[in-house]
Order: sequence, then C-alpha cells, then structure tokens
Amino acid sequence: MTSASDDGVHVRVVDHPLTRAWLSILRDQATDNTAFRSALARLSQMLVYEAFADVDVDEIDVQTPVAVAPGARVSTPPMFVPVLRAGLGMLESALAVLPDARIGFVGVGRDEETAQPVEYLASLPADLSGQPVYVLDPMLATGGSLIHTLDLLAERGATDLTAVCVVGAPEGVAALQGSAHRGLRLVIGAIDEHLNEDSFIVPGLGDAGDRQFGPR
Ligand SMILES: O=P(O)(O)OC[C@H]1O[C@H](OP(=O)(O)OP(=O)(O)O)[C@H](O)[C@@H]1O
Ligand SMILES: O=c1cc[nH]c(=O)[nH]1
Ligand SMILES: [Mg+2]
Repeated sequence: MTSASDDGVHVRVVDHPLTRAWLSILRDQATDNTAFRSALARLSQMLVYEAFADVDVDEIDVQTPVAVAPGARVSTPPMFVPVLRAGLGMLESALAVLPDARIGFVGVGRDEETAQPVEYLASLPADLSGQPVYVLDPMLATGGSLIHTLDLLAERGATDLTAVCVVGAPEGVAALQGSAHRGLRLVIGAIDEHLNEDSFIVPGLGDAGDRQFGPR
C-alpha cells in the first residue's frame, strides 16, 4: 500500500497481491458480466476494509465465555453512497463489512460527447453534518462525476468524506486535488497511465457500468 497527501487530498493506493489479482480479472476483456460483478464485489470488500483502517473506534469490554476482553466498536456508523450505476456493484461488499451503515444514492451518467456528469438522482438526507460518508464508484476518470457527488454531499454539511475507487487516472486525481474538497481521502486499487481522447482510462477496464449491467 502506498500513501500520499498532496494539496489536502490523501491518496491511498491499495497495492496488495490479492487486490492486484482481482483487478486483473476486471481488466481482462474476456471476463463476462457475471464474473465481472463477482470480481468487483471481492475487490471492493478489500478496498472498503482498507478505507476503514484509521476509523475512530470506541474501546469496549466484551464478556467472552472465559473472561472480559478488550474490544472495539466503530464510533459513528458510516453512510455509503454508491454512484449509479457502476458503484452499485460495490455496495453489498461495503455492507458486508459494515452492516449498520446508512445508504444514500447518487445517479450520474457521463454525457458521451462532452464527458460531463449529468445527474439523474440524488437521494440523500438533507443534513449530513457529523456523518462520515464513503462514496463508492469504481472509476475515477476526469473526476467530474466524483466531484459532482462530493459537491452534493458538502452542500448538505458533510465534511468527513472518503472516496473508494477501483481504478483512476492521474487527471482525475489532479482534478480532486484542485477541487474544493480539502481533506478528502481517496482509497483506490490502482492509478493508471492517462485518459484517452474519449476520456476513458488507459489501460483501465473499459466501462464499469456496461461491464456489469450491459449498455445503458
Ligand atoms: O471521472 P469521470 O470522467 O466522471 O468518469 C467516471 C464515471 O464514469 C462512470 O460512470 P458512467 O457515466 O459510465 O455511468 P454508468 O455507471 O451508469 O455506466 C463511472 O462509474 C464514474 O461514475
Ligand atoms: O474508463 C472509464 C472512464 C469512465 N467510466 C468508465 O466506466 N470507464
Ligand atoms: Mg458507464
């Protein structure tokens, strides 16, 4: 795992042999929809696990059948916000790790000509002050969709923001660093080479929504 903190965005690249192995299955163009969804779920669970490495916990006592043991409980249950469609494939894995999380939904699709995010759903509580929020989206390309989502969350008072992504482009990371979201944590499986002329990540894994669900 490598970490870097530039311009207020803390970037953690999870470079584990098993995350690399699952990511290789996602990248492989021969992986079909079913296998893609399964691999994304497995990889997401590892990324979410890493995203909680520094979470605040309450120290508690646990009565075992033998004695009292020191234990821990996550202090504030998080909110997960999958960015539809592709982020839906990460939600069940996140809930497997933190079942008492709240869930919000944001739907954003890139305009195919301009690559600009077009919002079609924002199902979020009006007040997110004090609420740690974890945005789930496998792809960070130009960064437009993620920044749009972070803006929606910040407008509602959220300040404790983490993005969990599978693959990013340097252009997207730079856009986050140039955005208003100081203090954002980004936990990501890999940062690839660059964007192509269609704003797709190279080498990337193609369209993460289409590869799970088919074309939209
Ligand atoms: O960083 P950006 O340039 O904004 O690109 C990344 C976005 O593109 C993908 O969604 P897409 O628009 O393909 O929608 P989908 O999930 O419905 O396929 C992906 O899931 C991100 O949300
Ligand atoms: O490479 C990319 C870029 C945006 N969205 C995707 O799903 N893949
Ligand atoms: Mg897509």
